[in-house]
Amino acid sequence: MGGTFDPIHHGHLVAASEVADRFDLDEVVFVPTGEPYLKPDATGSEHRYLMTVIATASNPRFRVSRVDIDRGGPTYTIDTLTDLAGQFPDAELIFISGADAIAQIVDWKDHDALWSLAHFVAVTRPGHQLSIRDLPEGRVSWMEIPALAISSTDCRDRVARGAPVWYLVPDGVVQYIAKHQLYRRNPA
Ligand SMILES: Nc1ncnc2c1ncn2[C@@H]1O[C@H](COP(=O)(O)OP(=O)(O)OP(=O)(O)O)[C@@H](O)[C@H]1O
Ligand SMILES: O=C(O)c1ccc[n+]([C@@H]2O[C@H](COP(=O)([O-])O)[C@@H](O)[C@H]2O)c1
Repeated sequence: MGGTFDPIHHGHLVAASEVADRFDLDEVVFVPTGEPYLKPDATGSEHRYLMTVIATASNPRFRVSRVDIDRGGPTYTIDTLTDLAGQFPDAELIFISGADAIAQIVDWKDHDALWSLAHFVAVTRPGHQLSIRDLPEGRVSWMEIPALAISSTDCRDRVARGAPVWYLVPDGVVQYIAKHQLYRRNPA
């Protein structure tokens, strides 16, 4: 599951769990972006990585990969999937992300080459209108998940204005955000 996870929240975790169940996956590998070139103001990748580790630690079928962080440079899914295919040569890879992200896939780097590396599962997200363009037949599965109207943007805005994020993100992530004073307007 690829994402910027700034921060990871229960929408991401429910989506991963639902896809794992529907597609009978052995495991879900969360892959935080290193440098998300469309989100240049993202929090540092080590913070996002550690929050993702905290959020997923209790689920034996969830793991977190550093491939996009350790590669350096802008994160492109073509590189993510090439690296993961090298690490898991016998695996059938399924790339999970939000439907809003996957709807833009024809704009992603080397998108023609992506289809041979993985099947794509696009999870729906409440309140987002999609314009889906020119996707090849059968390469993307669209999956509705229980509607959790949570976004990382809203979580960041809440912290910035002093509103709670309890129960929107895992408890350990709430504590990590407080400890490192992330997303505050005027950190001490
Ligand atoms: N509540 C949700 N339900 C379903 N999918 C979601 C939900 N929140 C995020 N996603 C999807 O998960 C993928 C990775 O999420 P990402 O890290 O970009 O979080 P986000 O909440 O979309 O962040 P931001 O608000 O900063 O854009 C995205 O493609 C996004 O569409
Ligand atoms: O490969 C690309 O050009 C590309 C462009 C935009 C997004 N992505 C990937 O889409 C996933 C969701 O990204 P984001 O920033 O919306 O969380 C994440 O894994 C990104 O690396 C990939």
